[in-house]
This record gives sequence, C-alpha cells and structure tokens, in this order.
Amino acid sequence: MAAAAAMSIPPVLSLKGVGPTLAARLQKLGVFDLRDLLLHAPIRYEDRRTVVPIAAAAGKCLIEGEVVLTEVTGRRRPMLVSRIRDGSGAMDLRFFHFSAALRNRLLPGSRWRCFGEVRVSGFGREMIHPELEPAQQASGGIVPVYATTPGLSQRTLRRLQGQALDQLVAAPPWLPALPPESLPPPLRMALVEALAALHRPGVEADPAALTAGHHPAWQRLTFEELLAHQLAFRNQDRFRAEGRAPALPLVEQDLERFLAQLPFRLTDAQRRAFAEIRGDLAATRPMGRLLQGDVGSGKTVVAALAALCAAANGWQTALMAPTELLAEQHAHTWRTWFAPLGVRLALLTARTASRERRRLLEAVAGGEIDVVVGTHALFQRAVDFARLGLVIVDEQHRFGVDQRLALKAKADGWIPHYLVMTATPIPRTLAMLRYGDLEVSVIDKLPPGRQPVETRVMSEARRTELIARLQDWLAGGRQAYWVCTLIEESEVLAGEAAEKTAERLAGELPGVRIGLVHGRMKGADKEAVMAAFKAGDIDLLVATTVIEVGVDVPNAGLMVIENAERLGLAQLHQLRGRVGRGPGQSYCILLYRPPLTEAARQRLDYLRRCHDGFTLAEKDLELRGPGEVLGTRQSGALQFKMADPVRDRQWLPQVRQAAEWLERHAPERIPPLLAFWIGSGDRYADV
Ligand SMILES: Nc1ncnc2c1ncn2[C@@H]1O[C@H](COP(=O)(O)OP(=O)(O)OP(=O)(O)O)[C@@H](O)[C@H]1O
Repeated sequence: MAAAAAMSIPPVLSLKGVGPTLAARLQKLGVFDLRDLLLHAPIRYEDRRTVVPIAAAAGKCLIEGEVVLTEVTGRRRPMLVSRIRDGSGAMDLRFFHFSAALRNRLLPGSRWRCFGEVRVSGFGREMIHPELEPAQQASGGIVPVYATTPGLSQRTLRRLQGQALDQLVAAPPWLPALPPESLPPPLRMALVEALAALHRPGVEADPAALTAGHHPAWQRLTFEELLAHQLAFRNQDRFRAEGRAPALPLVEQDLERFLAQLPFRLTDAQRRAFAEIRGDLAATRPMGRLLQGDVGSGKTVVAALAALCAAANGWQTALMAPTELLAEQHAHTWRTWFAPLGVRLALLTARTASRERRRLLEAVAGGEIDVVVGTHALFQRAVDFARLGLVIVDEQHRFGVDQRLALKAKADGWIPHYLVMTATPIPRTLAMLRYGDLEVSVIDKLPPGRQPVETRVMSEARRTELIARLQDWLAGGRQAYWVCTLIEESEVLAGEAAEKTAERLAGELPGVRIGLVHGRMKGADKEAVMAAFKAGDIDLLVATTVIEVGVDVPNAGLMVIENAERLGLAQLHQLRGRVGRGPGQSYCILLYRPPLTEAARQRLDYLRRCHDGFTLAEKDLELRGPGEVLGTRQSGALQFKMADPVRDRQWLPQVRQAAEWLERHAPERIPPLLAFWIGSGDRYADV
C-alpha cells in the first residue's frame, strides 16, 4: 500500500493556477493528473521562428510591432481594434470578444508579437483574434498546439505543460525510469527528455516530423507505451496460464434445443468457430480467445452458444458491450434465444433504476441469474457473481485493459473463461499487440443471401444531386445515415460541425425527421436518439463516427460519409457495415472534397470494389499515406496515447524483446511503467 501511495500521480489541482474550474475543463480532455497532461500530446506545431515584416505578411505568420492606436468601434457589437506598425507597414488586430484587461494592455507604444492568419480586407492587412505575447517576453520557436476545449487557451495549456515538465526534473517516484539497455539504441533517451522535446521543442526541431510521429522523441515515447501494453498482456497471459477455470462441457441435446429455435441455420464458419470455443470451455485451462468476424458475420449467436455452455453447467456469464445501446440490443436478442430454454438473463446498465439494480445485484449474487448483460456498470465493485464462469467482451477496444482485469478478479478463486468479440479486422502482428497471446477464431463468411453494399465515390460538387436522391429514398419509407467525419482540434467543434450539417440538411430536406448524435452528447440523450431511430421515428440520422460500433437498424440502407477521403479503409468499412443488414439493395456514398490525392483516390476506389474486412485491413497498411489519414490513435479505435500501431509496427519485435529483458533484469521497474501508461499499476501488481 505504501508503495502504491508513493507512486500516486499528483492531480492537476496541484499545479499553480489550477482551481476547480480549470480542473473541470482539463477533465473534459481526459486530463486528471500530471501524467494525463504530459501524455496529452500536441496535435500539431506552429513555426514561429521567423518574424515576418508586416508588408510581406500572408497566411499564418508571426509579426512584431508597436501599437499606434487602440480603440473600441461599433456600438451594437463592439469590437476592439488595435493598429500595430513595424518598419515595413501597419496592420489591424481585431477582437470581437475582448476583456477590459486586454484593451488596457494594448497601449500605444507597447510592443507585441502577434501570431495569426493574415487577411487582406478593404482596410488593408488584418489579423482576427491573434495570439499575443509582449515582445520582450516572446518565446517564439516551434510552438505546440493541443486539442482543447472552450475556456482553455493554448497559452494556458502550454504554461501547465511547462510546470509539469519542471516537476519531472526532480525524478518523482511515479515517473517510470527504464534502464537504457531495455531500449533499442536509436531510442536511448530519458523519458523526461522525450517529453520535453514534445512539449518544448527546440528551435531546430522539425515540426513536420514531430507532428507525424516520426521524430525520435515521439518514437521513444511510442516504444515505451507499446512496451507497457505488452507487459500488461503478458501479466494477464501468465495469470490465465496459472489459474484454473471451471470445465463447461455442452451435451449435444442442449445444443440441438438451442439451434432448433433459431430463425436461421448456423453457417459453416460459425460452426467452426463455436467448435473451437466449445473445445476450450470443456477444459479447466482458462480459455483466452478472440472471436473475429467481419461486420454482420454473426458473432453474437456464437457468443450466445458459449454462454449456453456456462449456463448448462450452472455457471454465470457476463457479457459486456461498449455502449448502453449495444447492451440493450444484445440483451433483447439473447432473451428471445434463451427464454425458451429457461436461461435467466438480466440487463444491467448505468440507467437501471436503483431499486431494480439492487434486486438484480442480489439475484446475481444469489446465483439466480445465468447471464448478465451490461456496460461498464458491470465493473462496479458492487457486482458480486455467485459463480462467474465466462466473460465475453464485445468490441473490446472501447474498454481499458484494466477494466477487463477488474472483472476477471471477481470470480473468487476460479478464473473465468474469456472471449473477446471484435469486428475490427486486425492483421496478425497487430492482434498480438492488442490482444496479447489470445487464440483466434475467425468467422470468415457472411450468412447467405447478403447483398454487398453498393458503394459510390462522389465529389461534394454533386451534393444537390445527392440530396435529391436522398429525398427519394426517405420518401420511400427507408431510413439513412449521414456521417460527419470532420476532424477538428476539439470534439466540441466536431459536435458543432455535425449540428451545422444537421441544420443545413433540415433546410434542404423539408419534412424529413432528422436526428443528431455525437460524442459530446450525454449518454442518455444519445441513447434516446438512437432508440428513436431504431423505432423508425427518425428518418435521417446525422452522426459523427460514434455510430461506428455494432448498431443494427436493418431499415437504414443508405449511408453518406462526408470527407470520406480522410478516413482509413478499416474505419470506412466499419461505418459501411451499419448498412446492408436488411433485405434489398443498400448503398454507401463516399463523399469527398476535391482535389483528391492519388493515395486517397486509390483508397476510396478500393473500398468501392472490396467488401472483405480482412483484405481491406491489409490494404489499409499499404495505402495509408503518411500523415494523410487519421491515425488509429486519433480515431479512438485503440487506447493508445502516443503509439499508432500501424505506423509503429516496425518496433513490435523489439517491444517483445524489451518486455522479456525487463521481466528478467528489472522487474521492479514494471509497476510504475504500467501505472504511468495504462493507469492501474497496482491492480496489475495484485494479479
Ligand atoms: N447463420 C445465419 N444465417 C442468417 N442470418 C444470420 C446468421 N447468423 C447471424 N445472422 C443474422 O445476421 C445479423 C448480424 O449478426 P450479428 O449482429 O451477430 O453480427 P456481428 O458479427 O455481431 O456484426 P457487427 O460486428 O457488425 O455487430 C443479425 O441480424 C443476425 O440475426
């Protein structure tokens, strides 16, 4: 315990100038403590090394000059205008929102450095809301730009990063310290040095290399992060190898009874996958298996069969879904399959009312429930399983590694069998990294009768034509998705962009019932919109990529993906998988903003022709132009903060070697490493 306390990472509140308001804003970015802050990596850098003469200023640039006049103009909408001059000319700085303090600081005679986009208007050159620094204190150089949220300025973020970096100099006990020998020679640099290079790059730094993640400092951090994940998986694998699980054999008769009442026959691929799972479950060696199957391939029923094995032997199953909506969807489907067999199922989510929750929890603890379906709520300490024999995780990438363990540790003495379902096709090398040494079952064929989604690539210039087609489609009683893939510096902006799109579409499609979902909405609101869409009360669902996972609305057979050129093939394929689930022809329109780069053109064209997730995933690696497509890191598909396993895959063999080296030579260095990168070192230490 004492060791854990010494290792605890100071919260952001410990920083100078951070009070509850600022702390709350930082939390919106997922920044709770110093570690989160330091790992909140810049999304790009601005080159502010050279001061440009005002007369030559264009685009985004840095100027320096003396204020000659500051005044507030406009009575209805006051605006602060400050005229600034250098030897070459003058320009106006305009502020639509401003404080009295700013006005008082921009005194005539004071010298400022201003960074911003230069516009040329009828009045000459101007900058709107430039970033300002007193010329005497100007920092200049290569300046990091962070993802942020309203009320949290880039300057504040930079100042806080600076404070956090300063604390590292004293080598606090929570900072992992890898022996240099555990790093490949080109990456032998102290963690502090690498973090400093990221947040305070020197004037010689190459901003492009830093942004693209190829800079040695970035690679150094990436390596350490991958190493931490590798070590965590190895811990889990060892934990599983040493433990014992209940044997859960299934007699033929029970299987037949289940299959007899399904509305379809299992495909050969499903049978094969289940045979492998069934074999594992019949033994006392804890199963660790990944069930991979393309979108819509029918993984759910295979997972249900695994749960049947547990129930038939009097053991419980926990099924965890990434969202409430999916948990509800699974509970609904499984109930119809299990009810006739007397398998008792409960749905437990954050929304379950407290009395009902108490009743359910008692029933789970008393062994009166066989299958519990839920979301993160399942992980709360309050859930006590009487006999947990099987844990099934759907779309694991939405969970942290630590949460999986929390659940695992719940089966007193016994280790539950463990099955992960994923529709994200991951090439073998990467699967190792994400799932450790799990064995893999693949459902490699879709159920019969599926028509491939007809995929078209269309320039935004043809939007009017598209809208007319969409109108016809909706008038025919079918539903559709409109996916906004805007990549902005903050999720708030992405949400706002989706709102704007919804507004615009509402104008273009009168009478159409339009719903909106995005990541920044409250869970309950999001679920309500999704439920309305499922029920057919919404015709057109405008969404950010939050709908990527698992949603099943068969009547929605048309999807438009905006800015499709900015997404990778794997993600586009996941999105497209939301349509093509019902009868009749489905369509996916990939809308792009010209001009298309050659790589983007190839990518979209390939998606148009190919419908196989696994082939697409391989092709994705090949076609990804560096820095062009959103990396998996940013797309949120993986849990990494620095690493992009596709970009960084060349390190994987060395990551493995480094993990072995550390376990042998410096095992005491592992817990702080896990705590820093994954966030629950003590929990790993427990297992
Ligand atoms: N053998 C089968 N024959 C016909 N239909 C099937 C078969 N197996 C599953 N289905 C149906 O196919 C649809 C998709 O199955 P399911 O939801 O399990 O896919 P999935 O693999 O979980 O896909 P996703 O990852 O996209 O959620 C469901 O409506 C399901 O009832």
